[in-house]
Amino acid sequence: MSTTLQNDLFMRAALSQQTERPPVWFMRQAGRFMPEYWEIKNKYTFLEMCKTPEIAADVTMLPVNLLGIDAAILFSDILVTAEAMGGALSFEQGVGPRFANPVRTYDDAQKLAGAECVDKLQYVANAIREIQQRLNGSIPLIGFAGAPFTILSYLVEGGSTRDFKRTKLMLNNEPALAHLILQKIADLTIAYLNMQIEAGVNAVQLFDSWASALSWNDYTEFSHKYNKYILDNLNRTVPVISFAKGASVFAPLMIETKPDVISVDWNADLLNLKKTLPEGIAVQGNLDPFIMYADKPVIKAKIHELFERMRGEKGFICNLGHGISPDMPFDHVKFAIDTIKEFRY
Ligand SMILES: Cc1c2[nH]c(c1CCC(=O)O)Cc1[nH]c(c(CCC(=O)O)c1C)Cc1[nH]c(c(CCC(=O)O)c1C)Cc1[nH]c(c(C)c1CCC(=O)O)C2
Repeated sequence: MSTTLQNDLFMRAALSQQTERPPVWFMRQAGRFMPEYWEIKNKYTFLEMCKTPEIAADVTMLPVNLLGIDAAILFSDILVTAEAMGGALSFEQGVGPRFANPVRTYDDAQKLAGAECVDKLQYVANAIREIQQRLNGSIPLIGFAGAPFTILSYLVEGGSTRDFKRTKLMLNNEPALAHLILQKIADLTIAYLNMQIEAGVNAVQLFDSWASALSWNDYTEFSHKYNKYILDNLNRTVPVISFAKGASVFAPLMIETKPDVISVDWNADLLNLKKTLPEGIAVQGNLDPFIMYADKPVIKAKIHELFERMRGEKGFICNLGHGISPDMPFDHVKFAIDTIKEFRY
Protein backbone atom coordinates (compact mmCIF):
# COMPACT_ATOMS: atom_id res chain seq x y z
CA MET A 1 0.00 0.00 0.00
CA SER A 2 2.85 2.38 0.84
CA THR A 3 4.03 2.49 -2.77
CA THR A 4 0.82 4.20 -3.83
CA LEU A 5 1.08 7.02 -1.29
CA GLN A 6 2.15 10.51 -2.38
CA ASN A 7 3.82 11.07 0.99
CA ASP A 8 5.24 7.78 2.28
CA LEU A 9 7.73 9.22 4.81
CA PHE A 10 5.79 7.68 7.71
CA MET A 11 5.61 4.25 6.05
CA ARG A 12 9.32 4.25 5.26
CA ALA A 13 10.29 5.26 8.78
CA ALA A 14 7.89 2.67 10.26
CA LEU A 15 9.70 0.03 8.18
CA SER A 16 13.10 1.32 9.40
CA GLN A 17 14.07 2.78 6.03
CA GLN A 18 15.96 6.02 5.40
CA THR A 19 13.99 9.30 5.19
CA GLU A 20 15.07 12.87 4.29
CA ARG A 21 13.63 14.09 7.58
CA PRO A 22 11.65 12.47 10.39
CA PRO A 23 7.95 12.12 9.56
CA VAL A 24 5.59 13.63 12.12
CA TRP A 25 2.14 13.10 13.56
CA PHE A 26 0.92 13.83 17.10
CA MET A 27 -1.24 11.70 19.35
CA ARG A 28 -4.57 13.50 19.92
CA GLN A 29 -3.90 15.65 16.85
CA ALA A 30 -7.67 15.98 16.29
CA GLY A 31 -9.17 17.41 19.42
CA ARG A 32 -10.18 20.24 21.65
CA PHE A 33 -7.07 22.38 21.13
CA MET A 34 -8.53 23.13 17.67
CA PRO A 35 -11.31 25.72 17.36
CA GLU A 36 -12.58 23.79 14.31
CA TYR A 37 -13.02 20.69 16.50
CA TRP A 38 -15.36 22.65 18.76
CA GLU A 39 -17.51 23.72 15.82
CA ILE A 40 -18.31 20.04 15.27
CA LYS A 41 -18.23 18.98 18.92
CA ASN A 42 -20.82 21.62 19.89
CA LYS A 43 -23.37 19.87 17.65
CA TYR A 44 -22.89 16.23 18.66
CA THR A 45 -21.85 14.07 21.57
CA PHE A 46 -18.38 12.53 21.38
CA LEU A 47 -19.80 9.04 20.77
CA GLU A 48 -22.08 10.34 18.00
CA MET A 49 -18.97 11.79 16.38
CA CYS A 50 -17.17 8.44 16.60
CA LYS A 51 -20.15 6.43 15.33
CA THR A 52 -21.06 8.56 12.32
CA PRO A 53 -18.52 7.81 9.56
CA GLU A 54 -18.92 11.21 7.83
CA ILE A 55 -18.33 13.11 11.08
CA ALA A 56 -15.45 10.85 12.12
CA ALA A 57 -13.94 11.50 8.69
CA ASP A 58 -14.49 15.28 8.99
CA VAL A 59 -12.62 15.31 12.31
CA THR A 60 -9.87 12.98 11.09
CA MET A 61 -9.25 15.41 8.23
CA LEU A 62 -8.91 18.52 10.46
CA PRO A 63 -5.23 18.05 11.32
CA VAL A 64 -4.54 16.83 7.78
CA ASN A 65 -5.76 20.14 6.39
CA LEU A 66 -4.84 22.50 9.23
CA LEU A 67 -1.54 21.06 10.48
CA GLY A 68 -0.15 19.21 7.47
CA ILE A 69 0.98 16.13 9.39
CA ASP A 70 2.56 13.13 7.62
CA ALA A 71 0.02 10.57 8.86
CA ALA A 72 -3.66 10.77 9.78
CA ILE A 73 -5.10 8.85 12.72
CA LEU A 74 -8.62 7.57 12.70
CA PHE A 75 -10.92 9.68 14.86
CA SER A 76 -12.34 7.33 17.48
CA ASP A 77 -11.49 6.29 21.03
CA ILE A 78 -9.79 3.31 22.64
CA LEU A 79 -12.90 2.76 24.78
CA VAL A 80 -15.23 1.80 21.91
CA THR A 81 -14.16 -1.85 22.34
CA ALA A 82 -15.24 -1.75 25.99
CA GLU A 83 -18.56 -0.24 24.94
CA ALA A 84 -19.13 -2.96 22.33
CA MET A 85 -18.49 -5.57 25.07
CA GLY A 86 -21.35 -4.12 27.10
CA GLY A 87 -19.85 -1.20 28.98
CA ALA A 88 -22.36 1.64 29.46
CA LEU A 89 -20.00 4.36 28.24
CA SER A 90 -20.54 8.10 28.29
CA PHE A 91 -18.18 11.03 28.04
CA GLU A 92 -19.01 13.86 30.38
CA GLN A 93 -17.70 17.36 29.86
CA GLY A 94 -14.86 18.03 32.25
CA VAL A 95 -15.04 14.53 33.76
CA GLY A 96 -13.94 12.27 30.93
CA PRO A 97 -15.10 8.73 30.20
CA ARG A 98 -17.57 7.00 32.53
CA PHE A 99 -18.83 3.44 32.67
CA ALA A 100 -22.14 3.33 34.55
CA ASN A 101 -21.76 -0.45 35.06
CA PRO A 102 -18.19 -1.10 36.27
CA VAL A 103 -16.91 -4.67 35.97
CA ARG A 104 -15.85 -5.91 39.40
CA THR A 105 -17.24 -9.44 39.93
CA TYR A 106 -17.34 -12.76 38.07
CA ASP A 107 -20.97 -12.06 37.35
CA ASP A 108 -20.07 -8.72 35.74
CA ALA A 109 -17.26 -10.35 33.75
CA GLN A 110 -19.43 -13.16 32.45
CA LYS A 111 -21.89 -10.62 31.04
CA LEU A 112 -19.18 -9.04 28.88
CA ALA A 113 -19.28 -9.98 25.22
CA GLY A 114 -16.13 -11.32 23.54
CA ALA A 115 -14.81 -11.24 19.99
CA GLU A 116 -18.26 -11.82 18.48
CA CYS A 117 -19.28 -8.23 19.31
CA VAL A 118 -16.83 -6.93 16.70
CA ASP A 119 -19.92 -6.58 14.47
CA LYS A 120 -21.01 -3.66 16.63
CA LEU A 121 -17.84 -1.83 15.59
CA GLN A 122 -18.65 -1.94 11.90
CA TYR A 123 -19.07 1.86 12.00
CA VAL A 124 -15.30 2.08 12.42
CA ALA A 125 -14.69 0.09 9.22
CA ASN A 126 -17.14 2.40 7.45
CA ALA A 127 -15.29 5.46 8.77
CA ILE A 128 -11.97 4.03 7.57
CA ARG A 129 -13.32 3.56 4.04
CA GLU A 130 -14.73 7.10 4.04
CA ILE A 131 -11.43 8.59 5.30
CA GLN A 132 -9.36 6.68 2.75
CA GLN A 133 -11.52 8.06 -0.03
CA ARG A 134 -10.94 11.57 1.24
CA LEU A 135 -7.20 11.10 1.79
CA ASN A 136 -7.04 9.76 -1.74
CA GLY A 137 -3.54 8.37 -1.35
CA SER A 138 -2.00 11.59 0.01
CA ILE A 139 -0.78 10.29 3.40
CA PRO A 140 -1.22 7.04 5.36
CA LEU A 141 -4.06 6.41 7.82
CA ILE A 142 -3.31 4.90 11.22
CA GLY A 143 -5.91 2.73 12.95
CA PHE A 144 -5.73 1.85 16.64
CA ALA A 145 -7.09 0.03 19.66
CA GLY A 146 -6.53 0.13 23.39
CA ALA A 147 -4.38 -2.57 24.94
CA PRO A 148 -6.17 -4.99 27.29
CA PHE A 149 -4.67 -3.74 30.57
CA THR A 150 -5.51 -0.10 29.80
CA ILE A 151 -9.08 -1.04 28.79
CA LEU A 152 -9.43 -3.25 31.89
CA SER A 153 -8.56 -0.29 34.10
CA TYR A 154 -11.43 1.80 32.69
CA LEU A 155 -13.92 -1.08 32.99
CA VAL A 156 -12.94 -1.84 36.59
CA GLU A 157 -12.61 1.74 37.83
CA GLY A 158 -15.67 2.91 35.91
CA GLY A 159 -13.67 5.78 34.42
CA SER A 160 -10.32 7.53 34.66
CA THR A 161 -8.28 7.06 37.81
CA ARG A 162 -5.21 8.55 39.36
CA ASP A 163 -4.03 5.54 41.35
CA PHE A 164 -5.62 2.42 39.73
CA LYS A 165 -6.64 1.29 43.22
CA ARG A 166 -9.54 -1.00 42.28
CA THR A 167 -7.72 -2.39 39.24
CA LYS A 168 -4.66 -3.27 41.29
CA LEU A 169 -6.86 -4.75 44.01
CA MET A 170 -8.28 -7.09 41.37
CA LEU A 171 -4.83 -8.00 40.03
CA ASN A 172 -3.64 -8.74 43.56
CA ASN A 173 -6.68 -10.40 45.14
CA GLU A 174 -8.47 -11.93 42.16
CA PRO A 175 -5.93 -12.47 39.38
CA ALA A 176 -8.08 -15.18 37.73
CA LEU A 177 -10.94 -12.72 37.36
CA ALA A 178 -8.59 -10.15 35.81
CA HIS A 179 -7.32 -12.78 33.37
CA LEU A 180 -10.87 -13.72 32.36
CA ILE A 181 -11.65 -10.11 31.44
CA LEU A 182 -8.26 -9.47 29.81
CA GLN A 183 -8.68 -12.54 27.60
CA LYS A 184 -12.07 -11.33 26.37
CA ILE A 185 -10.69 -7.86 25.62
CA ALA A 186 -7.67 -9.36 23.82
CA ASP A 187 -9.84 -11.63 21.63
CA LEU A 188 -12.02 -8.69 20.63
CA THR A 189 -8.98 -6.48 20.01
CA ILE A 190 -7.54 -9.00 17.53
CA ALA A 191 -10.84 -9.18 15.60
CA TYR A 192 -11.20 -5.37 15.77
CA LEU A 193 -7.69 -4.52 14.52
CA ASN A 194 -7.93 -7.15 11.79
CA MET A 195 -11.22 -5.55 10.75
CA GLN A 196 -9.47 -2.16 10.54
CA ILE A 197 -6.63 -3.64 8.47
CA GLU A 198 -9.17 -5.29 6.18
CA ALA A 199 -10.99 -1.93 5.82
CA GLY A 200 -7.77 -0.31 4.62
CA VAL A 201 -5.70 1.36 7.36
CA ASN A 202 -1.99 1.68 6.50
CA ALA A 203 -0.73 1.00 10.05
CA VAL A 204 -2.16 0.24 13.48
CA GLN A 205 -1.19 1.43 16.95
CA LEU A 206 -1.88 -0.42 20.19
CA PHE A 207 -2.29 2.08 23.06
CA ASP A 208 -1.17 0.79 26.46
CA SER A 209 -1.47 4.21 28.03
CA TRP A 210 -1.45 3.12 31.63
CA ALA A 211 1.22 0.39 31.56
CA SER A 212 3.39 2.79 33.58
CA ALA A 213 1.19 2.10 36.61
CA LEU A 214 2.42 -1.50 36.82
CA SER A 215 5.41 -3.22 38.40
CA TRP A 216 7.64 -5.25 36.10
CA ASN A 217 6.06 -8.55 37.20
CA ASP A 218 2.49 -7.28 36.93
CA TYR A 219 3.21 -5.75 33.52
CA THR A 220 4.58 -9.12 32.39
CA GLU A 221 1.57 -11.06 33.63
CA PHE A 222 -1.33 -8.70 33.00
CA SER A 223 -0.25 -6.56 30.08
CA HIS A 224 2.66 -7.92 28.08
CA LYS A 225 1.17 -11.43 27.83
CA TYR A 226 -1.98 -10.10 26.14
CA ASN A 227 -0.17 -7.57 23.93
CA LYS A 228 1.99 -10.43 22.64
CA TYR A 229 -1.08 -12.58 22.05
CA ILE A 230 -2.63 -9.73 20.04
CA LEU A 231 0.46 -9.06 17.91
CA ASP A 232 0.91 -12.79 17.31
CA ASN A 233 -2.61 -13.01 15.91
CA LEU A 234 -2.79 -9.86 13.80
CA ASN A 235 -2.87 -9.98 10.07
CA ARG A 236 0.61 -8.43 9.81
CA THR A 237 0.22 -6.82 6.39
CA VAL A 238 0.72 -3.28 7.80
CA PRO A 239 3.23 -1.89 10.32
CA VAL A 240 2.26 -2.26 13.98
CA ILE A 241 3.16 0.45 16.49
CA SER A 242 3.23 -0.47 20.16
CA PHE A 243 2.71 2.50 22.47
CA ALA A 244 3.14 2.27 26.20
CA LYS A 245 3.50 5.03 28.67
CA GLY A 246 6.28 3.16 30.42
CA ALA A 247 7.96 1.97 27.22
CA SER A 248 11.27 3.35 28.43
CA VAL A 249 11.16 0.71 31.18
CA PHE A 250 9.25 -2.09 29.46
CA ALA A 251 10.96 -1.98 26.04
CA PRO A 252 12.90 -5.23 26.70
CA LEU A 253 9.55 -7.04 27.01
CA MET A 254 7.86 -5.07 24.22
CA ILE A 255 10.56 -6.30 21.83
CA GLU A 256 9.31 -9.87 22.37
CA THR A 257 5.97 -8.94 20.80
CA LYS A 258 7.86 -8.03 17.58
CA PRO A 259 6.27 -4.66 16.80
CA ASP A 260 7.51 -2.64 13.81
CA VAL A 261 7.65 0.51 15.94
CA ILE A 262 7.84 1.20 19.67
CA SER A 263 6.33 4.53 20.72
CA VAL A 264 8.32 5.91 23.62
CA ASP A 265 7.42 8.25 26.49
CA TRP A 266 9.57 11.31 27.14
CA ASN A 267 11.48 9.89 30.10
CA ALA A 268 13.91 8.01 27.86
CA ASP A 269 16.91 9.17 25.87
CA LEU A 270 15.52 8.03 22.52
CA LEU A 271 18.86 7.17 20.91
CA ASN A 272 20.05 5.14 23.88
CA LEU A 273 16.75 3.29 23.91
CA LYS A 274 16.84 2.65 20.17
CA LYS A 275 20.32 1.16 20.50
CA THR A 276 18.88 -1.51 22.80
CA LEU A 277 16.33 -2.60 20.14
CA PRO A 278 16.95 -5.24 17.50
CA GLU A 279 17.51 -3.99 13.94
CA GLY A 280 14.20 -3.38 12.18
CA ILE A 281 12.29 -2.00 15.16
CA ALA A 282 11.73 1.75 14.68
CA VAL A 283 11.03 4.27 17.43
CA GLN A 284 8.31 6.90 17.68
CA GLY A 285 8.37 9.84 20.06
CA ASN A 286 9.38 11.29 22.31
CA LEU A 287 8.96 15.03 22.79
CA ASP A 288 7.60 16.09 26.15
CA PRO A 289 4.08 17.30 25.24
CA PHE A 290 4.46 20.14 27.75
CA ILE A 291 6.95 21.93 25.51
CA MET A 292 3.87 23.00 23.50
CA TYR A 293 3.15 25.56 26.24
CA ALA A 294 6.65 27.04 25.98
CA ASP A 295 7.84 29.96 23.85
CA LYS A 296 8.38 29.16 20.18
CA PRO A 297 12.21 29.42 20.24
CA VAL A 298 12.19 26.88 23.07
CA ILE A 299 9.92 24.54 21.09
CA LYS A 300 12.27 24.80 18.12
CA ALA A 301 15.37 24.19 20.26
CA LYS A 302 13.83 21.08 21.86
CA ILE A 303 12.88 19.64 18.46
CA HIS A 304 16.36 20.28 17.05
CA GLU A 305 17.96 18.79 20.16
CA LEU A 306 16.01 15.54 19.61
CA PHE A 307 16.66 15.48 15.87
CA GLU A 308 20.41 16.09 16.24
CA ARG A 309 20.51 13.25 18.75
CA MET A 310 18.74 10.96 16.24
CA ARG A 311 20.76 12.12 13.20
CA GLY A 312 21.68 9.19 10.97
CA GLU A 313 19.20 6.79 12.58
CA LYS A 314 16.86 4.89 10.31
CA GLY A 315 13.42 4.25 11.73
CA PHE A 316 12.47 7.39 13.64
CA ILE A 317 8.95 8.88 13.63
CA CYS A 318 8.57 12.18 15.48
CA ASN A 319 5.66 12.31 17.93
CA LEU A 320 4.96 13.39 21.48
CA GLY A 321 5.53 11.08 24.42
CA HIS A 322 1.77 11.31 25.04
CA GLY A 323 -1.18 13.25 23.59
CA ILE A 324 -1.81 16.96 22.98
CA SER A 325 -3.84 18.54 25.81
CA PRO A 326 -6.97 20.62 25.14
CA ASP A 327 -5.43 23.90 26.32
CA MET A 328 -2.25 23.74 24.24
CA PRO A 329 -2.07 26.79 21.95
CA PHE A 330 -2.95 25.78 18.40
CA ASP A 331 -0.35 28.09 16.86
CA HIS A 332 2.39 26.49 19.00
CA VAL A 333 1.39 23.02 17.80
CA LYS A 334 1.34 24.27 14.21
CA PHE A 335 4.73 25.92 14.73
CA ALA A 336 6.16 22.62 16.02
CA ILE A 337 4.88 20.73 12.96
CA ASP A 338 6.28 23.39 10.59
CA THR A 339 9.65 23.31 12.37
CA ILE A 340 9.79 19.52 12.05
CA LYS A 341 8.87 19.62 8.36
CA GLU A 342 11.53 22.23 7.57
CA PHE A 343 14.29 20.07 9.06
CA ARG A 344 16.60 18.12 6.73
CA TYR A 345 19.25 15.59 7.58
C1 LIG B 1 -6.45 6.67 27.46
C2 LIG B 1 -7.06 6.99 26.10
C3 LIG B 1 -8.40 7.34 25.85
N1 LIG B 1 -8.52 7.53 24.50
C4 LIG B 1 -7.32 7.33 23.86
C5 LIG B 1 -6.40 6.94 24.86
C6 LIG B 1 -5.00 6.51 24.59
C7 LIG B 1 -4.10 7.66 24.36
C8 LIG B 1 -3.79 8.36 25.60
O1 LIG B 1 -3.16 7.75 26.46
O2 LIG B 1 -4.14 9.56 25.69
C9 LIG B 1 -7.00 7.36 22.44
C10 LIG B 1 -7.64 8.37 21.59
N2 LIG B 1 -8.64 9.26 21.90
C11 LIG B 1 -8.94 10.00 20.81
C12 LIG B 1 -8.15 9.55 19.72
C13 LIG B 1 -8.34 10.05 18.30
C14 LIG B 1 -7.22 10.22 17.42
C15 LIG B 1 -6.21 11.29 17.81
O3 LIG B 1 -6.41 12.45 17.45
O4 LIG B 1 -5.17 10.92 18.41
C16 LIG B 1 -7.31 8.55 20.22
C17 LIG B 1 -6.21 7.78 19.49
C18 LIG B 1 -9.92 11.06 20.73
C19 LIG B 1 -10.53 11.59 21.97
N3 LIG B 1 -10.87 10.93 23.12
C20 LIG B 1 -11.48 11.78 23.99
C21 LIG B 1 -11.55 13.06 23.38
C22 LIG B 1 -12.22 14.28 23.98
C23 LIG B 1 -13.68 14.14 23.85
C24 LIG B 1 -14.37 15.47 23.90
O5 LIG B 1 -14.34 16.18 22.91
O6 LIG B 1 -14.97 15.76 24.96
C25 LIG B 1 -10.96 12.94 22.11
C26 LIG B 1 -10.85 14.02 21.06
C27 LIG B 1 -12.04 11.45 25.31
C28 LIG B 1 -11.24 10.55 26.17
N4 LIG B 1 -10.84 9.30 25.85
C29 LIG B 1 -10.10 8.77 26.87
C30 LIG B 1 -10.05 9.71 27.91
C31 LIG B 1 -9.31 9.51 29.21
C32 LIG B 1 -10.79 10.80 27.49
C33 LIG B 1 -11.17 12.01 28.31
C34 LIG B 1 -10.03 12.82 28.74
C35 LIG B 1 -9.59 13.66 27.60
O7 LIG B 1 -10.48 14.26 27.01
O8 LIG B 1 -8.39 13.74 27.36
C36 LIG B 1 -9.49 7.44 26.84
